Amino acid sequence: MNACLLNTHQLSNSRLLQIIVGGGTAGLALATRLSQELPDDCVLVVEAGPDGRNEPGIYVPGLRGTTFGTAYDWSLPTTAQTEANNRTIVHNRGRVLGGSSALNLLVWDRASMREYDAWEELGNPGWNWKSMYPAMLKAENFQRTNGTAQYGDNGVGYGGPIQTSLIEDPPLHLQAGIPTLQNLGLEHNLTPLNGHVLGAAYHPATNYLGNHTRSYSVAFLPRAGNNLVIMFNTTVHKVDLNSNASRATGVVLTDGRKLTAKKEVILSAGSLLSPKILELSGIGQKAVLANAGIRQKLNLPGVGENLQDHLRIQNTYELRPNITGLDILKYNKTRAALELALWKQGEKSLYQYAGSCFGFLKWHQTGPNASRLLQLARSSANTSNIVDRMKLSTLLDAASPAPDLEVVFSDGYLGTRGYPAANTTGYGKKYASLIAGVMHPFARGTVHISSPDPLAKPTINPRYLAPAFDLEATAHAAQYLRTIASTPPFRDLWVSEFDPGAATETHADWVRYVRENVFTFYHPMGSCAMLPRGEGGVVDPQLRVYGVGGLRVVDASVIPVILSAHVQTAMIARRYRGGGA
Ligand SMILES: Cc1cc2nc3c(=O)[nH]c(=O)nc-3n(C[C@H](O)[C@H](O)[C@H](O)COP(=O)(O)OP(=O)(O)OC[C@H]3O[C@@H](n4cnc5c(N)ncnc54)[C@H](O)[C@@H]3O)c2cc1C
Repeated sequence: MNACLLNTHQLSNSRLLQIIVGGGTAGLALATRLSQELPDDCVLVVEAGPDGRNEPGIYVPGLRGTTFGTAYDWSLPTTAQTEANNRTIVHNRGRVLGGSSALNLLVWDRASMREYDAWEELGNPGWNWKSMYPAMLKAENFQRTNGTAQYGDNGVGYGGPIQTSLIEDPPLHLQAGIPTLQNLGLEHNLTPLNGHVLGAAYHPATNYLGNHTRSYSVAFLPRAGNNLVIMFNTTVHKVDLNSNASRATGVVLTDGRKLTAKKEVILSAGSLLSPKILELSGIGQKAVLANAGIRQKLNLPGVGENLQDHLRIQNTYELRPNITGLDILKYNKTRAALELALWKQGEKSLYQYAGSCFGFLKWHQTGPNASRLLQLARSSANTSNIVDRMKLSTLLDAASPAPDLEVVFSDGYLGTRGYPAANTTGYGKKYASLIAGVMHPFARGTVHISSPDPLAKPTINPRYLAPAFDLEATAHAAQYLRTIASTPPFRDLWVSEFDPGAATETHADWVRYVRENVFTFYHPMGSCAMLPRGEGGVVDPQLRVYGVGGLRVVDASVIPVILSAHVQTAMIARRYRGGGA
């Protein structure tokens, strides 16, 4: 990577024009683009975490998840979630170059075209499928293979920095996904990334096939000019504002140093941390700031509101003993060492990424009981809110291509209890997990500061399961997972249901199971929404913070209404739209 070799003193006094706060998924894509388009500007990325490019837990796809709870992870807990048995749910978030794209589970997909068009309908001219689709295609390089999993003719891009591929040798329990869903009436969709998501399909993973390594947003950096500088292990405390708070002039670091940006400060600290920086800077709701001991400089009530996330629930199935599954790496150390050695030699190995098989469907495809969910949606939506109205109209439109439910066929035990401990009955066995994601829950939560301390974690309340629809939809989804599991050919591959287990039968049982096991899908978004200011917006359609010059937000927090997709594709793509910063 080229980079201008200025020290901090020189930076603050010379050509430093743009400061990007957070070298994560969106941050690195944008920094690279700015450095290319503005060769005379110096672009500085300030990243709280380390470089991390030599960390096997990041670059070996089969070691994904091993970085959770380590120094590479912000590990941000929610408040006790009342409707989820007062459980606290920890949000893993990348604290390393590449941000959450360095920690995530490598899924590369898109939502339906309808959902990007909704951004424009919500008051953001130019933000629609027509502009987003080519932008997303440009970010990727699809590596076509002739494996069992196949992809059709359109919906994927070539020549971009992010390397994507389908799983090369799906295990039997993933191969069973498509015919099982077909037996339940879904179509096999060979081009699920072209805006028509519904159906059963393999989706690509961000996996470079040359050496089977994770491809993530650091892949942009070799394309950057030598005017891009990255400061690692450096945390931004707040945005420095001029005397009447009408313009951002730079940033203040947690060690007290100040960096001046001659053009702009751009926040890309992620949905759970960008609101914190705004609030520490005095931008936000009066009561929130007062409670935290911060003097309000700009009243912007939308900061930290409108937080949305997918609801995740999973059932797990003990596989027949003859089936190869990833769990063997957890209990058989010899086999794990052997497989890692094979990976290092570039040979076929379980540490290559084992991607997943997906189903995206409408509620009415999950059986007659689903109609009651639509009734509940009507009563759960707050129709005075623009985002809820958009969700409700999408949900009630049976002809809309926007999916309501995602189903993932995954290899390995992925339940909330964690892989069974040694000396328990479940230990030494292999599992398949069926994961369901409720795509458009009505919960809109909050993420705010509670303290002036820049090192304190924000207070996160996603309000999981609070709206009646969200609870019923998740319980319905878990029950539908059992229907899927009981359908051949998947049914022929397992010996028993481990979670929740056969004792879970009645509606009340399923609700209990959901309260105890609902989890984040790791997709928080919307907390600095791109919406009209009067509707709770924080940024305008150019991603400029309302009321302050020279300050933008560009991460997942600006997405106004939750997409039915894993988020990284949209984060990276936006940076390619015309008329950027
Ligand atoms: C465990 C997990 C699994 C996921 N799986 C998938 C998946 O398979 N597919 C998918 O599409 N999406 C997935 N996601 C979601 C997706 O990865 C994220 O939504 C996306 O990467 C968010 O990008 P971002 O730019 O908004 O934030 P991030 O990528 O999180 O970047 C924020 C950056 O800002 C830095 N930062 C924060 N505060 C400061 C500060 N004060 N000073 C300096 N730097 C700061 C952070 O360290 C970080 O590098 C997953 C996420 C997680 C956590």
